[in-house]
Amino acid sequence: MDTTGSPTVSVGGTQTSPSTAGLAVLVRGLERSYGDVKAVRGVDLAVVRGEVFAFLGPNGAGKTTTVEILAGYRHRDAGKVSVLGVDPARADRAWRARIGIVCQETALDEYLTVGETLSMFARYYPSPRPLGELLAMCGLSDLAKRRVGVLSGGQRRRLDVAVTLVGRPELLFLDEPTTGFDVAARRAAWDLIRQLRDAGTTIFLTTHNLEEAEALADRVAVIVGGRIVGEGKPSELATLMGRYRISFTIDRPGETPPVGHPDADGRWSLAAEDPREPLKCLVDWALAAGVELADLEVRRPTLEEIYLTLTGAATAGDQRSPARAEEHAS
Ligand SMILES: Nc1ncnc2c1ncn2[C@@H]1O[C@H](COP(=O)(O)OP(=O)(O)OP(=O)(O)O)[C@@H](O)[C@H]1O
Repeated sequence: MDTTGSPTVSVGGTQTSPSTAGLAVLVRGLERSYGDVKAVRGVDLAVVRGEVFAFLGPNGAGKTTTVEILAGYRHRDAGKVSVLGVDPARADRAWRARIGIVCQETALDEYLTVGETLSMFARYYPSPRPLGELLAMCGLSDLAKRRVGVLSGGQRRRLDVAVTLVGRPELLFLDEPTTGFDVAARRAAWDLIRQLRDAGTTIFLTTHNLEEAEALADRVAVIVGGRIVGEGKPSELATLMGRYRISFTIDRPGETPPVGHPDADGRWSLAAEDPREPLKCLVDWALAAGVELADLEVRRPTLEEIYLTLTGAATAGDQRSPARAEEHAS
């Protein structure tokens, strides 16, 4: 844990100055305000080419603002940004063709069919993916002749992803890609994301679904109130909370075990770098006192527990400012 007073915890080594070679995204000291609202306050990020990078944070934390700056849709107030070696503020059409972005809402012509929509987008790119391949990748083969306006929410989302993949992007920004998906569609989307990653696509994934981040991400960064509060591999982030969680119940409520803290349900728990010493202490005590340790569990913290620790009270409230003026840089 960082003891210097800075809230940022880096276990992935990207807080030092990495060379830009091999990086799809490098951000240093990024800032952006909307009037009095400081949405992004000195964000540093590095995304390695070919990885799935998950960007996590509560509502209003600054995720969309950051992604829109990286994708060249919003200007910044301060900081350095390099995306595929180019400053998005000075990006041209050739650079845009190398980037894909799937937002929470996309505007498509409701009267076109799925196939017509994808064929239309294909005309914008020098080397588009063949229609059949694209439909199969996104689970849309049976829906090619269906009109966009009658697609279900999950089907529409798959079409949004397909539209972004037409141009074979090197870097794909996915904002909440599986919102509204049923379990089967979510698994298929995860397979697609892994397939794209295996083919060399860098994926910048914004999600509230921690199971999704845990299943897919090579590294995660957690943003709260416009600042990065933790980043690293999901397994490395576990060190923030002690590498292991030990929890148990005791059959005699009046007794106090030598280690752990009780929670509201009467379950005792503690975090430990090395569980052997506290376990020995606990078992010795239980044997001497004749207390039974029920449900004794030793495990690594889940990403959800790490996330809740990092975001703290911020997860309890939506920090979104009430007046959200429509503002786009380009
Ligand atoms: N166009 C805007 N005008 C004014 N304030 C804005 C604007 N866009 C964002 N904000 C504010 O900036 C802060 C960060 O918003 P942002 O949309 O980047 O967060 P987020 O992490 O993507 O949130 P969510 O998970 O809810 O989508 C919030 O307080 C939000 O209200």
